[in-house]
Amino acid sequence: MTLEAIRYRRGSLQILNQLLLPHESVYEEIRGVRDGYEAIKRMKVRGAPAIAIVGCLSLAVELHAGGGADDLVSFLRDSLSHLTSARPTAVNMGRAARELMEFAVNESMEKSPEQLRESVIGWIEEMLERDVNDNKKIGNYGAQHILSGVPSDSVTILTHCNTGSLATAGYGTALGVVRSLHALGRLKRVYCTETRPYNQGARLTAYEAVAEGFPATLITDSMAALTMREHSITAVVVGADRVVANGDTANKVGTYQLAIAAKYHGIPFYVAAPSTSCDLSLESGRDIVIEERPPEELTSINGMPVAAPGIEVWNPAFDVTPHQLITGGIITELGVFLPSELQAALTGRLTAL
Ligand SMILES: CSC[C@@H](O)[C@@H](O)C(=O)COP(=O)(O)O
Repeated sequence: MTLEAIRYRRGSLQILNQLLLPHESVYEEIRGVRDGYEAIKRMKVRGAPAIAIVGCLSLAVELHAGGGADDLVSFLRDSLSHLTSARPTAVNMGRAARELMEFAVNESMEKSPEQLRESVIGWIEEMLERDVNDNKKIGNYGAQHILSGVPSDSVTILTHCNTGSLATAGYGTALGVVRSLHALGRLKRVYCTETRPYNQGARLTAYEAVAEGFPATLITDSMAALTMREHSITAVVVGADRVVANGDTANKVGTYQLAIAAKYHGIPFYVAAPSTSCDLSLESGRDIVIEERPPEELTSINGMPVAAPGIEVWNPAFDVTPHQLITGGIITELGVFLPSELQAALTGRLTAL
């Protein structure tokens, strides 16, 4: 069984409000681009692939209801640019927007507005299926790669943030690798960090792990180095919001320190991400825009104040792990690559951003 974060049928989109998890499972109706933007901005839905999928599906729903009747192409352009602005670090929404616009502009040359509307909706609907298939390939490649490097029957993984069914159309990326290892009967245990300040690990990964029956242990972020020393971690596997040409990777804040600790302990560090999370237009991680989020995410938990009133706060949502620390490889639906191999492996397969 996998959790269903996105429920879609033509004309109707519901998302599981992840702000309420793990205590309440409430599906909310997304009626169009405005709702889609709000859900992404407020992190009711989050995770790089899910952001793009829900953003585009919110557009599909509005198109189905007749949106953009005056000028469909302008409506698409404005809607996609609005959706892309909701969260800047993950590249997936921006990439989907660009590819969809290219498709729409080409189609508009030969098709009537009604035919164009249908084909754009169809293009968006394919994203759902593609994402699940790509994640299964990532899971499989990642599991095989990790297992090939060890003599033992079963492996222990440490992961960060939430990269599972809730962060994608289904299956997951880094947690998809864990899922594949579990399916093979080769997962001894997965350690998941709580992932302050937003607690995606404690709220979401732990929830998925319990629901799926993975042998799993929750730790605080500050226990990661100790866990590596004490619990024979085979590999660290994390997701990505943007992997650039040299392999530098933006992911949930805290990833960088995990990579440093993994290097110190001689533990392979993997990034698992679909090629749609790669951005070859940027040469190094220094060029990635890092989203900063409201101070309240640090000073309170679920609305409950936990910090001294008046303290100043810095709350970057992501950090960049330098490619030198990604020692295991970058696991994509096309295979596992060292950071130095990524650009050549993806050139010609990705549309330019
Ligand atoms: C498959 S999800 C990959 C990344 O998006 C994930 O690791 C992450 O950083 C999510 O951050 P979030 O702020 O919860 O959207």
